[in-house]
Amino acid sequence: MHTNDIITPSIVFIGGGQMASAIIAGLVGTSNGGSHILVVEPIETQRELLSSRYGVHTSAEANERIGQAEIVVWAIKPQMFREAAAAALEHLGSALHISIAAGISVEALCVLLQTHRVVRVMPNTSALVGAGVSGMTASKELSHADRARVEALLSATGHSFWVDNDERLDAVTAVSGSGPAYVFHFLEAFQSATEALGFSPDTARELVLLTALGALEQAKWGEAFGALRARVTSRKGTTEAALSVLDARATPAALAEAVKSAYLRAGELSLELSKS
Ligand SMILES: NC(=O)C1=CN([C@@H]2O[C@H](COP(=O)(O)OP(=O)(O)OC[C@H]3O[C@@H](n4cnc5c(N)ncnc54)[C@H](OP(=O)(O)O)[C@@H]3O)[C@@H](O)[C@H]2O)C=CC1
Ligand SMILES: O=C(O)[C@@H]1CCC=N1
Repeated sequence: MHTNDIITPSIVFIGGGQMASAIIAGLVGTSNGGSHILVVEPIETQRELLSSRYGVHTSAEANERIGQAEIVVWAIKPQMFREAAAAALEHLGSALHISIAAGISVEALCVLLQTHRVVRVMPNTSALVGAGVSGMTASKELSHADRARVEALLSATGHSFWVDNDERLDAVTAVSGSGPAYVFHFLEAFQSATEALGFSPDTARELVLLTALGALEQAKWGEAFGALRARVTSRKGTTEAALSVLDARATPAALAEAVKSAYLRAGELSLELSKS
């Protein structure tokens, strides 16, 4: 298939990086059936990867081909948003806009995109495997039909839920938006610690992964995390020895500070945009 002969894609992505790729994977799956999607992405290798993997159409820049889109997904860095919106605006019709950019408020989006048909979404990269979680917020003016359209789109990427305002979406950003990285950070450190006990990297990875998957499977049954932890922790046993080190190093406090720091950064991004 030629990827550059499309005129009327129904979904346009502005930005085809990490998060756009994950959402497209959720939408298209492994079917290579993304011919209803056009991705505007300046990096050639990324365009080639997306078109070969998912069958999407691509363009190096916004042009008249985006004009008939029903949905535009803004998947660029917050710092690039103003410039990208200005470049795309002259070509855009009356699309429904979904922004996944961290920290840019619904009000700012309405001004930048000159419409109230705007939804701010905070997804996460687990959309790649259909196991994502997305928070959503929108202006009061958004119709029920548009809300339902966004829900339907995101349902292919995992769970989604509405929050009341931008401040709550900044909080979602700090938890589930950035959250996969916290989990991978822990897994990385756990694998290193396992290798330090003499296991090969492959075995260490497998052991850590199976342990994590087993624990998460157990956690899914609904018992409080603390109760599950307590059931592993025999008095004066090995787990107690390990957890006392984590507590002495203030690991829970460090995590609380880390999540708060992500939340505050989301607010800062918004201020940076308003000053630029
Ligand atoms: N990664 C994640 O886990 C999550 C990210 N987000 C949000 O998603 C957005 C994108 O993040 P992410 O995918 O990680 O970033 P990436 O840098 O991976 O992707 C952004 C892509 O957009 C390209 N780009 C830059 N300017 C334009 C333009 N004017 N038109 C079209 N494309 C452009 C960039 O090219 P170049 O590199 O050349 O600038 C880059 O390839 C951010 O706003 C982020 O806050 C939200 C939730 C989770
Ligand atoms: O790090 C970031 O700013 C983006 C938003 C949430 C995850 N990645």
